Amino acid sequence: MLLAAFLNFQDAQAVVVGGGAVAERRIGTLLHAGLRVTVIAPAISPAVRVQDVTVIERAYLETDLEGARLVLACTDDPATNDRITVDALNRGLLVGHAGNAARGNLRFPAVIERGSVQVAVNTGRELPMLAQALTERLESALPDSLPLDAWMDRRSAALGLSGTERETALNRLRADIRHHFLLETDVQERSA
Ligand SMILES: C[C@@]1(CC(=O)O)c2cc3[nH]c(cc4nc(cc5[nH]c(cc(n2)[C@H]1CCC(=O)O)[C@@](C)(CC(=O)O)[C@@H]5CCC(=O)O)C(CC(=O)O)=C4CCC(=O)O)c(CCC(=O)O)c3CC(=O)O
Ligand SMILES: NC(=O)C1=CN([C@@H]2O[C@H](COP(=O)(O)OP(=O)(O)OC[C@H]3O[C@@H](n4cnc5c(N)ncnc54)[C@H](O)[C@@H]3O)[C@@H](O)[C@H]2O)C=CC1
Repeated sequence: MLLAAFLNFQDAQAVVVGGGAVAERRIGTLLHAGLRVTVIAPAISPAVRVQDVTVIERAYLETDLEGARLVLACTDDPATNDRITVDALNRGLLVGHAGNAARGNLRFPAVIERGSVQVAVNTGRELPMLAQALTERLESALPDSLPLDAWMDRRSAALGLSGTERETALNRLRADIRHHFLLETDVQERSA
């Protein structure tokens, strides 16, 4: 099993090697998470160029990894992707290999978002259509709005209490959230 975790990589430096269709999709994901992205490839597509990235138009060199915290090997040459991946692993970096994810230490899930909530699916292998289908199913089960701020306020207030009052308030909140998703709960716990 892989470690399921969400990484705070705001302002971290990413190096994407390859400037084609796969790089384009991954760059969108990286920028959305606040990373700074440098793209290195001899041929960089217009769709990559228009994104907020630094572009270096030439083939990959190992020194390109200096300063990077995350690396994506997205070229169409498997041997180059292998080399980038080994170089990055040797430097202790996070690296994704576009053609053979098992060689790297980073996999990309299918993701749905509602406000600050993210639901990610990884199949543990190369089955992106399954990951997409599962997230679509989850999306249709998510209510349009999640009263996150109200729930946060109630949780903060509950954490400010002590003893049984705190426990009761947390149990009520838990029950109300479960009710929002039509999940079974002890009815007595719910708010009036
Ligand atoms: C291992 C992994 C990569 C990793 O984890 O680093 C991987 C690998 C490969 N994908 C391939 C193909 C495609 N992938 C997509 C799309 C997505 N692929 C994603 C994830 C992953 N893809 C990871 C496994 C996830 C899991 O299973 O849990 C999604 C979910 C997330 C994302 O990319 O950000 C994203 C949905 C985006 C969305 O939701 O919009 C499409 C387009 C489409 O479907 O429309 C195609 C073309 C159609 C097809 O071929 O299926 C190929 C074939 C290469 C070849 O042709 O040789 C390989 C390599 C191989 O299979 O070895
Ligand atoms: N993980 C995924 O979701 C998917 C992965 N793939 C894999 O990703 C690979 C790339 O796919 P595409 O983006 O569609 O290819 P593409 O042909 O659109 O782009 C390839 C890019 O690699 C660059 N490149 C080639 N040699 C290089 C080098 N030595 N140094 C730097 N850049 C170099 C090219 O200049 C070009 O920008 C495929 O070969 C396949 O193995 C393909 C589809 C989906």
